Amino acid sequence: MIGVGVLGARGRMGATVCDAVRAAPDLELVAEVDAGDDRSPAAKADVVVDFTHPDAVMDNLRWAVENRVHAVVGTTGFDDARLATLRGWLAAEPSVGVLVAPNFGIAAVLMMMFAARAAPYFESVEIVELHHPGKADAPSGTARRTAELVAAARASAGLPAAGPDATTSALGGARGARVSGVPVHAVRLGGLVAHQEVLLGGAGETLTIRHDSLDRASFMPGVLLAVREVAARPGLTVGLEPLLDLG
Ligand SMILES: NC(=O)C1=CN([C@@H]2O[C@H](COP(=O)(O)OP(=O)(O)OC[C@H]3O[C@@H](n4cnc5c(N)ncnc54)[C@H](O)[C@@H]3O)[C@@H](O)[C@H]2O)C=CC1
Ligand SMILES: O=C(O)C1=N[C@H](C(=O)O)C[C@H](O)C1
Repeated sequence: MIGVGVLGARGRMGATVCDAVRAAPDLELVAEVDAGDDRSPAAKADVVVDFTHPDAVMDNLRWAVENRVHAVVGTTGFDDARLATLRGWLAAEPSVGVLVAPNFGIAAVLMMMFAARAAPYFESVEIVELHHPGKADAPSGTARRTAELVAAARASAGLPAAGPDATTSALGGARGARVSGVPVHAVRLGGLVAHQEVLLGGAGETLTIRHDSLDRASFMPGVLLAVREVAARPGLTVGLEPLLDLG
């Protein structure tokens, strides 16, 4: 049995993870921690799962590494500086594994992969992410990661990150934000869960790659896979891709 502690246990994702862990025959839910709770019961877990808030996650991870508890992290807000900090903590505790993934949905991982694959074949590319209005951050972690992958694929092909754009914006934000040079637009709308379109365009044709998470159940197979695998991967793993056989 793998003992699992959930940080952010009363949140939208944390509560769903608690249910998924309870339903898994090889996992035992040993701690449910939310804001203001004593975190120490999670020290007896083999793996903690963090779905909290970008402002809380680094403190939780420092605590997990210091207590030699492996961690699976879905919370967003990771940039190169945060990942470097995390690598530093892990260097002091080399047996500990931490996996950080901006999106645990298998179809979302495929969407990012397909977008990067397609990106060098088009003049223009823009990303639109659409989420529920309770989301803490913008743009989404998934959109940031997609933009980075798209920009890297285009750079390898000798292309600029963004396509041509003659527009002069009278209002700031009208053309979205640039992530690694790629325009990214964020929509917050009641009724939505988590969605993204990667729009690609060239001479006389466009390609739209769209992913929809219609229910938070979509993230659970990826989260549980990471929980089962993280102990075998000491150090930092970024993204679910290394755990999947994507050819
Ligand atoms: N990687 C992925 O596949 C996914 C990532 N997310 C990300 O997960 C995070 C959480 O999303 P939601 O569950 O929708 O948010 P939420 O707001 O519903 O839940 C967050 C929970 O964390 C708790 N919390 C805050 N600080 C805490 C702390 N220091 N210790 C313990 N608990 C704490 C809050 O009280 C709340 O209950 C966000 O960053 C979101 O973008 C969300 C869905 C999928
Ligand atoms: O906050 C959410 O809901 C989600 N957050 C992640 C992100 O920012 O990419 C993953 C998914 O989009 C849902």
